[in-house]
Amino acid sequence: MLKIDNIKKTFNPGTINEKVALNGVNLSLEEGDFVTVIGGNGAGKSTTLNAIAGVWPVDSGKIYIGGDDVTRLSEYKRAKYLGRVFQDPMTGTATTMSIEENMAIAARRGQSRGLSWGITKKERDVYREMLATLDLGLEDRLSSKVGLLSGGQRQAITLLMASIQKPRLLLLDEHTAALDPKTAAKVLEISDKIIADHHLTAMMVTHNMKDAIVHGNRLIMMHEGRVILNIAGEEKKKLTVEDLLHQFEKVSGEEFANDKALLS
Ligand SMILES: Nc1ncnc2c1ncn2[C@@H]1O[C@H](COP(=O)(O)OP(=O)(O)OP(=O)(O)O)[C@@H](O)[C@H]1O
Repeated sequence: MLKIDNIKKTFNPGTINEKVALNGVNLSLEEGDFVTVIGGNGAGKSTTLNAIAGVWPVDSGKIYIGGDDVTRLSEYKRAKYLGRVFQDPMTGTATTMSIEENMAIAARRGQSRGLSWGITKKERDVYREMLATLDLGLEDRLSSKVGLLSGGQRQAITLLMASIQKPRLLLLDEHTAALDPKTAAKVLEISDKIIADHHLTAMMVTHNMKDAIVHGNRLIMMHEGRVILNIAGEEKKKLTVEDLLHQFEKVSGEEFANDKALLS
């Protein structure tokens, strides 16, 4: 479903701020894989997701989604393959619009039928049913403005919107990091459910090692722009945080450092 072949990216080349962010990243995901991505500060986790989404072109290497070579496609053209959810709950939704308008925009993405057509009863019923699966009581608030909702409620709606068109790949970049622990756990539970219900292939960056172990069927660890650990199946199920720290130190020769991880 996803194949990343030796991608490299250097920011600000030839300047005093030159930074090799991706130094030969390789990764293959099968359809239905849910991989969690961990690593220290500046390891290249977000940069990898941005490379897949085509935020800027990579310097070398290839990216395939569902067998299509998307390496040279613009961010706009790649959007049809992808669902994305970011850390900031403010980014995924239109604050001044209602819940149902936000969902209609997501559902009609790529179609000529804009919002001016209004939302039909049939569509409203579908949105209500989808919202009910979140178990947050939002199915009774279809006409509420999204700006009035809590961060967790907004992230849950953003997840629904990101998956409504069944993307080939769902990219979650620390999407629970700005939430309190209880809400973060609820949004992670919803993420698991949406990924399972829609049979999505997903990548989730997290600074929380426990979450990285508990969620998904695969785990990768990045360091200095490379994938240094790639763990799947039974081996992943048996992992502990201590194992991960130990493995990190063994492969990198350094102590694991992620400011956010230390705080969680
Ligand atoms: N647009 C950019 N311009 C310049 N440098 C960048 C840019 N994006 C990322 N970098 C640099 O590339 C490196 C990798 O950044 P990235 O955001 O991928 O790290 P990360 O693994 O997500 O780390 P963290 O856990 O600290 O968020 C860092 O040194 C970062 O400063």
